[in-house]
Amino acid sequence: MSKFTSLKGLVSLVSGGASGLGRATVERFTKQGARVVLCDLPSSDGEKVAKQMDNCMFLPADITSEKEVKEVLRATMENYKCLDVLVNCAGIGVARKTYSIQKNLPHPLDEFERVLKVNTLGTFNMIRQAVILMAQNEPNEDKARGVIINTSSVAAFDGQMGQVAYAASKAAIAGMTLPLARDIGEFGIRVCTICPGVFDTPLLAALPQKAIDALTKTVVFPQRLGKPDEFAQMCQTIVENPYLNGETIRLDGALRMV
Ligand SMILES: C[C@H](O)CC(=O)SCCNC(=O)CCNC(=O)[C@H](O)C(C)(C)COP(=O)(O)OP(=O)(O)OC[C@H]1O[C@@H](n2cnc3c(N)ncnc32)[C@H](O)[C@@H]1OP(=O)(O)O
Ligand SMILES: NC(=O)c1ccc[n+]([C@@H]2O[C@H](COP(=O)([O-])OP(=O)(O)OC[C@H]3O[C@@H](n4cnc5c(N)ncnc54)[C@H](O)[C@@H]3O)[C@@H](O)[C@H]2O)c1
Repeated sequence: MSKFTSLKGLVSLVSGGASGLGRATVERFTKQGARVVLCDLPSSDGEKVAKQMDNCMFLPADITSEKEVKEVLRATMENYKCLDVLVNCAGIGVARKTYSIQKNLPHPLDEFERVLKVNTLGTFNMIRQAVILMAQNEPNEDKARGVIINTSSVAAFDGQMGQVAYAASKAAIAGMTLPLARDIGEFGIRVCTICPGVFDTPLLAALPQKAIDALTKTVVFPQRLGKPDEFAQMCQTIVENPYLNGETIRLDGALRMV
């Protein structure tokens, strides 16, 4: 069976794999026979989650750290001798308006910076180092060597009030998709980005219940929160379809946030 036509045997690195969409991706990929490196913060449940799955190892790192990501990739090579798939799920949210007149408070700059650093810079840090490993892979008959999947958000296009930092960080990830594909296509590496709508995870659960209910009501169909495995299923589809490249894919039940 040609490599990348199924997840079986593929060495996959999932950032943010200890929770939510990343965890669901680790679960689906390991069940499909992939060998998975779960990367998440040392303070996360990464160790516990990895232990619950077959062919899964936890390698702690802050994705914004060049040094820690380099160590994760070194350990991946030491344990698995290659890297085939990278799924960037790690990310944080923030709810803050540009200016709160009640508190006479402009959006704190360090908060804006932190969101961009984790979501955008962290995603790029994983990619720029993972490409070095993928480029060493033996190509399959289609000359394919690797697949990179990033996680943006519908907020990249329909950002709500209070989402200026988050939307900027996610729009940047969507904006990176095509130039990344152009840059690394010569090595046989494809790049796609998923823009999830509202999914049932701890990150979304941080919103006021009223907000979650209002958002869920605006999902056209199916009118419910997305299931994290539905995100993971999209990741599997991207890996297994060799002609999908440079694309940003909304996965949102036709939600258009107001
Ligand atoms: C996470 C994925 O990437 C997908 C998504 O992006 S899902 C969309 C997530 N949306 C957000 O995070 C919105 C962030 N913004 C906010 O939470 C608020 O605007 C803010 C906290 C920054 C400022 O809110 P503020 O102006 O102080 O008003 P606040 O008192 O919080 O809320 C006003 C009302 O709007 C509601 N509300 C807050 N956020 C809401 C939202 N996202 N959608 C709908 N209603 C919302 C509140 O429940 C409140 O209702 P109430 O007056 O009846 O109690
Ligand atoms: N849940 C949704 O509705 C939704 C919608 C659109 C986009 N997203 C995006 O999907 C991704 C996953 O979100 P989720 O809902 O599963 O959230 P989550 O909070 O359940 O999981 C995020 C994971 O990322 C990890 N993480 C955060 N900062 C990190 C860092 N610096 N280094 C390493 N790991 C780090 C966290 O420890 C956590 O395990 C995020 O990028 C989020 O922005 C989520």
